[in-house]
Amino acid sequence: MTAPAGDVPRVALIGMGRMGRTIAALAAERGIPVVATLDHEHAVTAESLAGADVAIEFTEPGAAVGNARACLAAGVPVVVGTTGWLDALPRLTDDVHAAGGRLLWAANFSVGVNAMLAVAAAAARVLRDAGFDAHLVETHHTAKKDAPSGTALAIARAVRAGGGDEVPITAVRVGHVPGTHALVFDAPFEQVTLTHEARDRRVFAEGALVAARWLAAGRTPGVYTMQDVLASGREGAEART
Ligand SMILES: NC(=O)C1=CN([C@@H]2O[C@H](COP(=O)(O)OP(=O)(O)OC[C@H]3O[C@@H](n4cnc5c(N)ncnc54)[C@H](OP(=O)(O)O)[C@@H]3O)[C@@H](O)[C@H]2O)C=CC1
Ligand SMILES: O=C(O)C1=N[C@H](C(=O)O)C[C@H](O)C1
Repeated sequence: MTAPAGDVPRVALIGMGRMGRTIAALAAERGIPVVATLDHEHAVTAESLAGADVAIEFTEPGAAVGNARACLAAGVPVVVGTTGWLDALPRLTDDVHAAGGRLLWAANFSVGVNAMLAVAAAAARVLRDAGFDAHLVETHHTAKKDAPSGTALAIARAVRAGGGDEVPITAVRVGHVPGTHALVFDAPFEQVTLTHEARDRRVFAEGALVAARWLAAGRTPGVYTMQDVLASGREGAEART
């Protein structure tokens, strides 16, 4: 993934679990300054955010919205990668507008999953009328707290947007799997499967850093998703050709 143009932002990390640590390591490799690493011990305040241009939040469903609000109050744009809190998005969107702040959220920061959302909607459009039955299987490591995954819910929404019915989701928790999503369309004599497999969680970390740089680069106040980041990359590429 290509990083957007603009200054390299100073980043604050909120949540130093698997994702926080992976982002910290990747940022060090890429020369991106991490000015704060906040865990349970540190409240999110203007002071603890330490002059960051943007915060990246990967914690847990019960903490994400409060942390995002604290970033808004501190005037720091925030990228939220935590899943499992989307019921609160309408209220958080109101808060973003009231604060004149910037928030970007995504259930999955990989380019492949974001492309799969469009493919899933198109496949549902074509296969629904041909009588195919859809099912989704998501597989993750045993330490994952939410089920179904945020990505599975996003794929199910994409299928519905393509005119498909509600998609049943099976969540499998086993070993150390970083994240695999298989969308199955089944008919009496054949089956179509769309699978995305993350081989390493660095793919999510890289996407989150690209999103953070994009959000820090002086966007209009509002709520954004990874689709906005990828669309502006495509527009940029088209403008250059
Ligand atoms: N959008 C995407 O592309 C991806 C999203 N995710 C999502 O990101 C989230 C985190 O995943 P992961 O890093 O694997 O989870 P981990 O459990 O490894 O890490 C979460 C960390 O957040 C800490 N934490 C919890 N509450 C707070 C708080 N209020 N303030 C500061 N820190 C806090 C936890 O501390 P403690 O352990 O002490 O409670 C823990 O260190 C999950 O919701 C997951 O689904 C994951 C990968 C990719
Ligand atoms: O918790 C994880 O690990 C992951 N969570 C995200 C989700 O819930 O969709 C993204 C990825 O699949 C890894």
